Amino acid sequence: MRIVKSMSFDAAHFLDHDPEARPYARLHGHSFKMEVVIDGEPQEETGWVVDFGDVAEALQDLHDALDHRLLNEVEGLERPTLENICQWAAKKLKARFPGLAEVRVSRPSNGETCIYTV
Ligand SMILES: Nc1nc2c(c(=O)[nH]1)N=C([C@H](O)[C@H](O)COP(=O)(O)OP(=O)(O)OP(=O)(O)O)CN2
Ligand SMILES: [Zn+2]
Repeated sequence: MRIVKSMSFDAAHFLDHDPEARPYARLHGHSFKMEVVIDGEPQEETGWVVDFGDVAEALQDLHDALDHRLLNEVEGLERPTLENICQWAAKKLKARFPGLAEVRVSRPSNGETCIYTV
């Protein structure tokens, strides 16, 4: 089975590897959605793969680290593309949830999503 939980955050960033070419080299912001996907068998005594309460706690930690921040200043996220945000989050979640299967980060306002299969 596969369970999914999501959270949203708002943050600023800039992507300045090619400063002349793109407006997103300048500081700007987005609303992001992060989804984590965990695979496993429901345990006999609990009936769940993983307690959604535990997933909520882990997502709250990520929310605290990302929400209303300049992502370029977050340790390990100096180049904050969707791809790197997925990998950054997966690294933090994997030890806690061995069944972690995917991290998806999207910008719903413009239909952009990255899916990282762990
Ligand atoms: N593969 C990726 N490409 C791009 C990423 C990324 O994370 N992965 N990120 C960006 C920038 O974040 C850029 O700000 C996104 O630009 P855009 O799609 O134009 O979105 P906007 O919010 O700026 O959209 P508007 O409609 O102009 O408001 C670029 N590429
Ligand atoms: Zn951007």
